[in-house]
Amino acid sequence: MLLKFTKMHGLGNDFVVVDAVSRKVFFNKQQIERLSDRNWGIGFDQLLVVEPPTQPDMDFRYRIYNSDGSEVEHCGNGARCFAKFVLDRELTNKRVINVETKRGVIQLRVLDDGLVTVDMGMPSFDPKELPFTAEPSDALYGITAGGDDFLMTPVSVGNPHAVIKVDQLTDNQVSTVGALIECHERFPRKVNVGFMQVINPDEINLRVYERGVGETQACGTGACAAVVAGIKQGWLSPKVTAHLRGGDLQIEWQGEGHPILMTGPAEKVFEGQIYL
Ligand SMILES: N[C@@H](CCC[C@H](N)C(=O)O)C(=O)O
Repeated sequence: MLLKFTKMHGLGNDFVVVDAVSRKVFFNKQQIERLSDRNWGIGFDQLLVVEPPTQPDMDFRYRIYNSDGSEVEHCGNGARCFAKFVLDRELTNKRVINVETKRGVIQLRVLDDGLVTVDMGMPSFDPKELPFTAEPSDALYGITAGGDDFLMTPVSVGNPHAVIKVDQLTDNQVSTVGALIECHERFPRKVNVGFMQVINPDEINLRVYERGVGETQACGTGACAAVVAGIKQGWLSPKVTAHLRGGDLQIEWQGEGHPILMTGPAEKVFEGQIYL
Protein backbone atom coordinates (compact mmCIF):
# COMPACT_ATOMS: atom_id res chain seq x y z
CA MET A 1 0.00 0.00 0.00
CA LEU A 2 1.25 3.49 -0.87
CA LEU A 3 1.02 5.70 2.24
CA LYS A 4 0.73 9.48 1.94
CA PHE A 5 2.23 11.38 4.86
CA THR A 6 3.24 14.85 6.02
CA LYS A 7 6.52 15.40 7.83
CA MET A 8 6.18 18.05 10.57
CA HIS A 9 7.98 19.26 13.65
CA GLY A 10 7.38 21.22 16.84
CA LEU A 11 10.71 22.79 17.88
CA GLY A 12 12.59 19.94 16.18
CA ASN A 13 10.57 17.14 17.84
CA ASP A 14 9.59 15.53 14.54
CA PHE A 15 6.53 13.67 13.36
CA VAL A 16 5.06 11.80 10.47
CA VAL A 17 1.38 12.70 10.34
CA VAL A 18 -1.11 10.48 8.49
CA ASP A 19 -4.70 11.26 7.50
CA ALA A 20 -6.81 8.28 8.57
CA VAL A 21 -10.04 10.31 8.25
CA SER A 22 -10.17 10.18 4.46
CA ARG A 23 -8.88 6.59 4.28
CA LYS A 24 -8.56 3.96 7.03
CA VAL A 25 -4.93 3.17 7.92
CA PHE A 26 -3.58 0.77 10.55
CA PHE A 27 0.04 0.27 11.58
CA ASN A 28 1.72 -2.58 13.38
CA LYS A 29 4.80 -2.22 15.60
CA GLN A 30 7.23 -3.46 12.93
CA GLN A 31 5.90 -0.98 10.34
CA ILE A 32 6.24 1.91 12.79
CA GLU A 33 9.78 0.92 13.74
CA ARG A 34 10.76 0.67 10.07
CA LEU A 35 9.14 3.99 9.08
CA SER A 36 10.76 5.75 12.06
CA ASP A 37 14.25 4.59 11.13
CA ARG A 38 16.31 7.57 9.94
CA ASN A 39 18.32 5.40 7.52
CA TRP A 40 15.85 2.74 6.41
CA GLY A 41 12.58 4.69 6.63
CA ILE A 42 11.42 8.31 6.82
CA GLY A 43 12.63 9.06 10.35
CA PHE A 44 10.56 10.55 13.17
CA ASP A 45 10.23 10.71 16.95
CA GLN A 46 6.47 10.05 16.86
CA LEU A 47 3.87 8.91 14.36
CA LEU A 48 0.55 10.79 14.59
CA VAL A 49 -2.54 9.16 13.11
CA VAL A 50 -5.53 11.48 12.60
CA GLU A 51 -8.86 9.63 12.85
CA PRO A 52 -12.56 10.52 12.92
CA PRO A 53 -14.01 11.10 16.42
CA THR A 54 -15.73 8.28 18.31
CA GLN A 55 -17.70 10.58 20.65
CA PRO A 56 -20.33 13.28 19.96
CA ASP A 57 -19.10 16.92 20.14
CA MET A 58 -15.55 15.88 19.34
CA ASP A 59 -13.82 16.97 16.13
CA PHE A 60 -11.19 14.23 15.78
CA ARG A 61 -9.39 11.46 17.55
CA TYR A 62 -5.63 11.20 17.19
CA ARG A 63 -3.29 8.39 18.10
CA ILE A 64 0.35 8.78 19.01
CA TYR A 65 3.08 6.17 18.58
CA ASN A 66 6.70 6.47 19.72
CA SER A 67 9.42 5.50 17.25
CA ASP A 68 9.74 2.11 19.04
CA GLY A 69 6.11 1.35 18.06
CA SER A 70 4.56 1.85 21.52
CA GLU A 71 1.26 3.72 21.62
CA VAL A 72 1.22 6.60 24.14
CA GLU A 73 -1.33 8.78 25.85
CA HIS A 74 -0.25 12.31 25.05
CA CYS A 75 2.16 14.44 23.02
CA GLY A 76 2.41 18.20 23.46
CA ASN A 77 4.41 19.12 20.35
CA GLY A 78 2.39 16.58 18.38
CA ALA A 79 -0.89 18.21 19.44
CA ARG A 80 0.19 21.54 17.92
CA CYS A 81 1.31 19.85 14.68
CA PHE A 82 -1.97 17.94 14.62
CA ALA A 83 -3.89 21.28 14.72
CA LYS A 84 -1.85 22.72 11.83
CA PHE A 85 -2.27 19.48 9.85
CA VAL A 86 -6.10 19.36 10.05
CA LEU A 87 -6.37 23.04 9.11
CA ASP A 88 -3.85 22.85 6.21
CA ARG A 89 -5.56 19.71 4.89
CA GLU A 90 -8.98 21.43 5.25
CA LEU A 91 -10.24 18.55 7.40
CA THR A 92 -11.74 21.35 9.52
CA ASN A 93 -11.96 25.14 9.46
CA LYS A 94 -12.36 25.44 13.24
CA ARG A 95 -9.66 27.27 15.16
CA VAL A 96 -10.76 25.75 18.46
CA ILE A 97 -10.55 21.99 18.05
CA ASN A 98 -11.67 19.31 20.50
CA VAL A 99 -9.67 16.13 20.18
CA GLU A 100 -9.89 12.67 21.74
CA THR A 101 -6.56 11.19 22.77
CA LYS A 102 -5.63 8.16 24.83
CA ARG A 103 -5.26 10.49 27.86
CA GLY A 104 -8.79 11.96 27.33
CA VAL A 105 -10.09 15.07 25.59
CA ILE A 106 -7.76 17.97 24.88
CA GLN A 107 -8.60 21.36 23.35
CA LEU A 108 -6.39 23.14 20.82
CA ARG A 109 -6.64 26.84 20.00
CA VAL A 110 -4.93 28.14 16.85
CA LEU A 111 -3.87 31.77 17.42
CA ASP A 112 -3.77 34.54 14.79
CA ASP A 113 0.04 34.42 14.67
CA GLY A 114 -0.05 30.66 13.88
CA LEU A 115 1.09 29.57 17.34
CA VAL A 116 -1.09 26.95 19.00
CA THR A 117 -2.23 26.90 22.64
CA VAL A 118 -3.06 23.46 23.96
CA ASP A 119 -5.16 22.85 27.06
CA MET A 120 -3.14 19.85 28.23
CA GLY A 121 -5.49 18.90 31.08
CA MET A 122 -4.71 18.57 34.79
CA PRO A 123 -1.45 17.16 36.14
CA SER A 124 -1.34 14.49 38.84
CA PHE A 125 1.37 14.02 41.44
CA ASP A 126 -0.04 10.70 42.62
CA PRO A 127 2.68 8.06 42.01
CA LYS A 128 -0.04 5.48 41.23
CA GLU A 129 -0.99 7.47 38.12
CA LEU A 130 2.40 7.10 36.43
CA PRO A 131 2.71 4.34 37.78
CA PHE A 132 5.69 4.69 40.13
CA THR A 133 6.18 2.44 43.15
CA ALA A 134 6.35 4.72 46.21
CA GLU A 135 4.20 5.97 49.05
CA PRO A 136 2.46 9.30 48.28
CA SER A 137 4.46 12.26 49.59
CA ASP A 138 4.63 16.00 49.01
CA ALA A 139 8.40 15.89 48.99
CA LEU A 140 10.92 14.96 46.34
CA TYR A 141 11.45 11.25 45.77
CA GLY A 142 14.87 9.59 45.76
CA ILE A 143 15.90 7.17 43.04
CA THR A 144 19.20 5.40 42.40
CA ALA A 145 20.50 4.97 38.85
CA GLY A 146 23.95 3.80 37.83
CA GLY A 147 25.12 3.90 41.45
CA ASP A 148 24.16 7.59 41.89
CA ASP A 149 21.21 8.99 43.84
CA PHE A 150 18.84 11.52 42.30
CA LEU A 151 15.95 13.55 43.68
CA MET A 152 12.99 13.79 41.35
CA THR A 153 9.36 14.78 41.10
CA PRO A 154 7.21 12.11 39.46
CA VAL A 155 4.30 13.76 37.61
CA SER A 156 1.68 12.58 35.17
CA VAL A 157 0.45 15.09 32.59
CA GLY A 158 -1.47 12.28 30.90
CA ASN A 159 1.81 10.49 30.21
CA PRO A 160 4.45 9.76 32.87
CA HIS A 161 7.40 12.02 33.65
CA ALA A 162 10.23 12.09 36.20
CA VAL A 163 11.62 15.61 36.62
CA ILE A 164 15.13 16.05 38.04
CA LYS A 165 16.44 19.50 38.97
CA VAL A 166 20.10 19.89 38.08
CA ASP A 167 22.68 22.67 38.45
CA GLN A 168 24.16 22.03 34.97
CA LEU A 169 22.82 20.15 31.94
CA THR A 170 25.32 17.68 30.51
CA ASP A 171 25.11 15.39 27.46
CA ASN A 172 26.37 12.44 29.46
CA GLN A 173 23.84 12.81 32.25
CA VAL A 174 20.89 13.14 29.87
CA SER A 175 21.85 10.10 27.79
CA THR A 176 23.14 7.81 30.56
CA VAL A 177 20.91 8.63 33.53
CA GLY A 178 17.96 9.28 31.21
CA ALA A 179 18.19 5.78 29.72
CA LEU A 180 18.58 4.14 33.15
CA ILE A 181 15.61 5.92 34.73
CA GLU A 182 13.41 5.47 31.62
CA CYS A 183 13.55 1.69 32.21
CA HIS A 184 13.91 1.74 36.01
CA GLU A 185 12.01 -1.10 37.73
CA ARG A 186 10.08 1.41 39.85
CA PHE A 187 8.39 2.67 36.65
CA PRO A 188 6.67 -0.47 35.31
CA ARG A 189 5.35 1.37 32.22
CA LYS A 190 8.63 3.27 31.79
CA VAL A 191 8.91 7.05 32.06
CA ASN A 192 10.02 10.22 30.26
CA VAL A 193 12.94 11.81 32.12
CA GLY A 194 13.34 15.60 32.27
CA PHE A 195 16.51 17.39 33.40
CA MET A 196 15.62 20.92 34.45
CA GLN A 197 17.93 23.83 35.22
CA VAL A 198 16.06 26.68 36.93
CA ILE A 199 17.41 30.02 35.60
CA ASN A 200 14.95 32.14 37.59
CA PRO A 201 11.28 31.65 38.64
CA ASP A 202 10.10 32.51 35.12
CA GLU A 203 12.62 30.56 33.02
CA ILE A 204 14.07 27.07 32.81
CA ASN A 205 16.45 25.18 30.57
CA LEU A 206 15.20 21.67 29.90
CA ARG A 207 16.37 18.51 28.16
CA VAL A 208 14.18 15.42 27.99
CA TYR A 209 15.08 11.79 27.48
CA GLU A 210 11.81 10.52 26.04
CA ARG A 211 10.34 7.10 26.76
CA GLY A 212 10.43 4.98 23.62
CA VAL A 213 12.62 7.42 21.67
CA GLY A 214 15.69 8.76 23.51
CA GLU A 215 16.58 12.44 23.81
CA THR A 216 14.55 14.69 21.50
CA GLN A 217 15.04 18.32 20.49
CA ALA A 218 11.98 19.26 22.55
CA CYS A 219 9.20 17.57 24.52
CA GLY A 220 5.93 19.44 25.07
CA THR A 221 4.57 17.19 27.81
CA GLY A 222 8.08 17.20 29.31
CA ALA A 223 8.01 21.02 29.48
CA CYS A 224 4.57 20.91 31.14
CA ALA A 225 5.75 18.28 33.63
CA ALA A 226 8.92 20.22 34.49
CA VAL A 227 7.05 23.49 35.02
CA VAL A 228 4.28 22.00 37.19
CA ALA A 229 6.90 20.07 39.19
CA GLY A 230 8.86 23.33 39.67
CA ILE A 231 5.71 25.19 40.74
CA LYS A 232 4.74 22.38 43.11
CA GLN A 233 8.22 22.49 44.71
CA GLY A 234 8.08 26.31 45.05
CA TRP A 235 10.85 27.05 42.53
CA LEU A 236 8.78 28.55 39.68
CA SER A 237 6.03 31.09 39.06
CA PRO A 238 2.73 30.25 37.25
CA LYS A 239 3.96 31.39 33.79
CA VAL A 240 7.30 30.02 32.64
CA THR A 241 9.36 30.07 29.47
CA ALA A 242 10.93 26.65 28.90
CA HIS A 243 14.09 26.79 26.76
CA LEU A 244 14.49 23.45 25.00
CA ARG A 245 17.19 22.44 22.55
CA GLY A 246 14.87 23.22 19.61
CA GLY A 247 13.40 26.48 20.95
CA ASP A 248 10.99 27.91 23.50
CA LEU A 249 7.58 26.94 24.88
CA GLN A 250 5.35 29.05 27.10
CA ILE A 251 3.80 27.05 29.91
CA GLU A 252 1.15 28.28 32.32
CA TRP A 253 -0.29 26.51 35.38
CA GLN A 254 -2.32 28.36 37.99
CA GLY A 255 -2.11 25.48 40.50
CA GLU A 256 -4.24 22.58 41.77
CA GLY A 257 -7.61 22.32 40.01
CA HIS A 258 -6.38 24.15 36.90
CA PRO A 259 -5.30 22.73 33.54
CA ILE A 260 -1.84 23.29 32.09
CA LEU A 261 -1.67 25.59 29.04
CA MET A 262 1.15 25.17 26.55
CA THR A 263 1.82 27.59 23.67
CA GLY A 264 4.30 27.10 20.84
CA PRO A 265 4.84 26.70 17.10
CA ALA A 266 4.11 23.90 14.62
CA GLU A 267 5.82 23.56 11.23
CA LYS A 268 5.29 21.51 8.11
CA VAL A 269 8.53 20.23 6.53
CA PHE A 270 7.42 18.25 3.45
CA GLU A 271 4.85 15.82 2.07
CA GLY A 272 5.65 12.43 0.65
CA GLN A 273 4.55 8.89 0.01
CA ILE A 274 6.11 5.57 0.91
CA TYR A 275 5.28 1.88 0.50
CA LEU A 276 4.00 0.34 3.75
N1 LIG B 1 7.36 14.37 22.27
C1 LIG B 1 6.20 14.35 23.02
C2 LIG B 1 5.94 13.20 23.96
C3 LIG B 1 5.72 11.88 23.23
C4 LIG B 1 5.36 10.70 24.11
C5 LIG B 1 6.44 10.27 25.07
N2 LIG B 1 7.65 9.86 24.43
C6 LIG B 1 5.89 9.12 25.95
O1 LIG B 1 6.27 7.96 25.75
O2 LIG B 1 5.08 9.40 26.84
C7 LIG B 1 5.74 15.68 23.52
O3 LIG B 1 6.01 16.70 22.83
O4 LIG B 1 5.04 15.75 24.52
